[in-house]
Formats: sequence, structure tokens, C-alpha cells
Amino acid sequence: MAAPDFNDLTLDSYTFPQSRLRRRITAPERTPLVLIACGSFSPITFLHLRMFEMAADYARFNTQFEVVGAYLSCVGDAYKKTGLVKAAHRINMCSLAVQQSSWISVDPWEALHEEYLETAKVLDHFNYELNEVMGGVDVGGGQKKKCRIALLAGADLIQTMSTPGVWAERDIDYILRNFGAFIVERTGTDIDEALSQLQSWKDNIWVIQQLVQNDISSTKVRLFLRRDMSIRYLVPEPVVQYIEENGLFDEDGAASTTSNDGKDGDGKGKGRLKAGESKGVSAVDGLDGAPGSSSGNPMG
Ligand SMILES: Nc1ncnc2c1ncn2[C@@H]1O[C@H](COP(=O)(O)OP(=O)(O)OP(=O)(O)O)[C@@H](O)[C@H]1O
Ligand SMILES: O=C(O)c1ccc[n+]([C@@H]2O[C@H](COP(=O)([O-])O)[C@@H](O)[C@H]2O)c1
Repeated sequence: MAAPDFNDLTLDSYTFPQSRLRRRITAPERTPLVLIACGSFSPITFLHLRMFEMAADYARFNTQFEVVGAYLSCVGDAYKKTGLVKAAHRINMCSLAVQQSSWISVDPWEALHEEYLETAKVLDHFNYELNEVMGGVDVGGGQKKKCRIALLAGADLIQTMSTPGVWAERDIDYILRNFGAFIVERTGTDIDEALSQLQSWKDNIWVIQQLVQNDISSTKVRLFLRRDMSIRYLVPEPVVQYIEENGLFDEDGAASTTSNDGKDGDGKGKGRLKAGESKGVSAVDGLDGAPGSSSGNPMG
């Protein structure tokens, strides 16, 4: 397994990852689309990866877009949210998770900033790299077409746009007017309610039904880990190994960005069960961390 190297990166040495981006569109009448998933990814789960596949299918069958690229952008360490391990770990886990994907990339730019970056700024960054620096993608005959950049998110995230105090009004307008969002339905979130206050931008919001309901959340994965329960087949295997090797998410406090850099202790994920071992169903009784529990504004 290639060693992840986020720790060696700085903003000065940063280059925009392009190796998995399709530089030429196959159907020139379509608009090239690049999907950007912003989030904590603490840790990344199979559902996060699956969101891209669902969105690509949705775009192919229901829109005039052609997906040419996809990026995971982890929020940086300034984002104060329960359960967030250091950005370096989250980026490394995302990079391991997409090793088998031919088209999903991880962009560390957002997480390389010490200060919190609003999502509007993150999307601007992608627009700059893809459309200003690269000039878009080839459509043949020496012509290029600008990419549509869109936010890819779960219904709980779009619901926070209607929660007072979480997003700046102007950012919501900026994001939904200029970029738009592909929204994956999520158990526990009423999509109609989530979208009710966003009707002005409805033409730029695409709602994706989960045909196979999948309710994995990072919160649940963290809870399983704290209870020494197996997380295999909820997150990609290299991520399971990375968590074990770095002793991540062992305790409530250890999950904070300020207290766990994965270098303290013996780093072996003490006391974790081996593959196939489990403490039984009763251990999940009263599972208390609601998925997508980011109802407030964790900045500051
Ligand atoms: N089960 C799910 N269904 C639909 N969308 C999801 C699901 N899990 C995560 N997402 C979406 O993935 C993006 C990144 O999510 P995030 O990193 O917050 O994961 P999470 O599992 O919700 O985390 P946490 O449990 O720590 O709040 C968000 O847009 C979120 O809405
Ligand atoms: O830009 C904003 O004002 C803003 C307000 C709330 C949330 N976000 C982004 O939404 C994502 C939420 O992730 P999470 O893990 O808290 O669900 C994360 O990438 C945040 O930066 C962004």
C-alpha cells in the first residue's frame, strides 16, 4: 500500500490533482460536470464513495451533463466538530479509500488552510483550477467547454441551509445560483422540508433517490470503534487498517482535532476486535450518535 503523504504537503507545494480527470468529453453536446463533495469524512465511509456513483448514474440518465471528474474535499482543522480527527488523517483515509476508483480524486487544498474556508470559496477554487487555469475540457476540433462544478451532498447538509445561522445567506445564493447541488436523500431527513426554503434555486438542485437505502454515517462508525466493534465492510479495508495503525477514534476525547494526531500512545488501536469478532448486537443498543448530526454551525 503506497504511504499517504499529506503530512509532506504545504500550500506552496500544492498542485491541483488532475490525473483522474477526464480531459475530453465524449458527447460534445453535453455539459461537462465535476462533482465536489465537501465534508468532514471522519472517517470516510462506503456511503460517501457510493454518493459519487449514484450522482453519476443520475446525471447520465436524467440530465444533459457528462461527469468528467469528482473530488472529495475535507474540511480543515479549524472546523470545530465533535469527532473530527486531524485533517492529515482524514485526507490520508480519503486517499486510501479512492485508491480503487478510476475517477474520484482527493483535493487537499481546503484542508491545507489553517483558517476555516466556506464552501463557496472551496467551489471557487475548483472553478479557478478547472475553468480558468485549464480552460475547461476538450470537446474536439480544438475547442474547449467550461465545466459545470456542482456540490455533491446529503440531504442533511442541504437542510442546514435552512437552519438559521449556519450558512451566510449570500453564500447560499452564490452556491446554488452559480454551481448548484446534487443532493442524495438521507434517512432521517425530510427532503421536501429541506428544500422548501430553497425553491428559488430549484432548477439548480438535483435530488437523487437512494434506490438501495444506505444509512452508514461517520458518527456510527466512530461509535462502533469506541465500543470495540468491527467496522469492516462499512469503510474500505485500507481505511480500517489505517484507523487501527494510528489508533484513531479510540475514545470520545481522542476524536478531537486538538487532542489526537495519531502519534501518541503506541498507535496500535488498543483493544480493538479483530475481523469477524463482535461483542454482539446488544452492544449497539441505544446507539446514540444520530447520523449527520451537524445541525449547528461548528465553526468558531
Ligand atoms: N448515509 C448518508 N446518506 C446520504 N448522505 C450522506 C450519508 N452520510 C454522509 N452523507 C453526506 O456526505 C457528506 C459528507 O458527510 P460527513 O463527512 O458529514 O459524513 P457524516 O457521515 O454525515 O458525518 P458525521 O456522522 O460525522 O456527521 C455530507 O454531504 C453528508 O450529507
Ligand atoms: O460555507 C458555509 O458557510 C458552510 C456552512 C456549513 C457547512 N459547510 C460545509 O458543509 C460540510 C459539512 O460537513 P459536516 O461533516 O459537518 O456535515 C463541510 O464541508 C462544511 O465546510 C459550509
